[in-house]
Amino acid sequence: MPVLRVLSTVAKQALQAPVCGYQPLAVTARCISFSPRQVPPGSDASFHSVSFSETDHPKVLITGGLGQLGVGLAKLLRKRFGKNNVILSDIRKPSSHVFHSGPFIYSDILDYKNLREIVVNNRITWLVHYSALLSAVGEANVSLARAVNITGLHNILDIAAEHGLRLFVPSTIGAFGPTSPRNPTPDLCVQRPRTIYGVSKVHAELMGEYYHQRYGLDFRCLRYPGIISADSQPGGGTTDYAVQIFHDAVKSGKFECNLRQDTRLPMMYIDDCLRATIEVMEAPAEALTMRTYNINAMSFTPEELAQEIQKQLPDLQVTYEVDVMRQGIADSWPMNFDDTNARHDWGWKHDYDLPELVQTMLNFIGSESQIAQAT
Ligand SMILES: NC(=O)c1ccc[n+]([C@@H]2O[C@H](COP(=O)([O-])OP(=O)(O)OC[C@H]3O[C@@H](n4cnc5c(N)ncnc54)[C@H](O)[C@@H]3O)[C@@H](O)[C@H]2O)c1
Ligand SMILES: C[C@@H](O)[C@H](N)C(=O)O
Repeated sequence: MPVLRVLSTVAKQALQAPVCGYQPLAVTARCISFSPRQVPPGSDASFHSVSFSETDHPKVLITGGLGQLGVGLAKLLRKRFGKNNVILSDIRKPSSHVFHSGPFIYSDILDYKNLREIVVNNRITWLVHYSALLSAVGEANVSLARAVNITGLHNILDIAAEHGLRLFVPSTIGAFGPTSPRNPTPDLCVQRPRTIYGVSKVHAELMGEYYHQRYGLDFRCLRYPGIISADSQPGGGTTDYAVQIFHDAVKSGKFECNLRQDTRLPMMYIDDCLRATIEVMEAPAEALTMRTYNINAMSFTPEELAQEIQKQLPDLQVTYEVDVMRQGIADSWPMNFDDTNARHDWGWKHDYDLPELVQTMLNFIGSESQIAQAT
């Protein structure tokens, strides 16, 4: 076969074959662009050539920003770096309040070309990757969780490496499993989670660390405990009960818990979680002896949480109707989280223990419900 025909056949096959991504169109663009897979050994340092300059304000993109955590993080980052320097993105439609409080953009993390366009057009320097399916919804839709949490992460890693971004990806207590030490769970130990969520998060930790040592990607990762917030709803996790109990306690004085009363899990108030995220993103690289850290604040059982709430709302009645799937997940997760390394390396310190958490949640939800009743 003439050389030209051979080349054109090979090129056609290469363009048709879904060898390195989720969607053929994205794959085509990605394979012929500058990609970590095409960087020859020894040329890693070039990734730093376009990296974030410490003297500039970062230009931040948050993926999956309309979930429990993204809007709060955007608010803090906008205070720090300016409203227009922080872009929220998601595949859902924002509320009018979110839409008018700063830049919002549609972004599906499975669409590589769209992601790249956003990063390039907005000169993004920091990427906070919040898109994910959480533990309970992930088990209910494994193939979607695999696509979003694993294929989506590959797009994010490649974009971040290609454009010299500082990348934050949260991991979770769910990245551990029944064979991990559970009380306490250190940073480095056996990780054999039994959920697609946990498997995808271990994958994210390892891939991020690999891209860091292989390509110089500035990857930073915190393993969050269950996060408790008053003004945003959790997105389908095992720790959701610890948010719902406050709303039901204020609204009806009754709560049906889907975990057993003695299920101990690490938890954190959202303000601590978001502050930790900004602190680790701002930490000097030399301070980070690892790229994935446990962070912790408190650990409690549903019974202990209910007792603390009953100090303020003594009539609260809690019943237990155990959800077998969620209970199985919770029983395989850490009971206490050891975050010694985060405290030592970059000065992590939580502000909220259980009593402050309960007081803050009840104040917030109580005042919201008074406003709702008055209007
Ligand atoms: N909330 C917690 O308790 C907790 C604890 C540990 C770790 N984390 C991690 O923090 C991150 C944020 O958590 P959260 O509670 O805000 O999650 P969430 O479930 O509330 O929100 C996730 C968001 O991702 C979006 N999303 C789904 N598919 C997408 C796609 N294809 N493209 C773009 N966006 C998509 C959803 O629309 C949703 O708004 C997640 O990675 C989660 O694993 C959360
Ligand atoms: C713990 C965390 O990752 C999430 N809240 C979940 O329960 O799935």
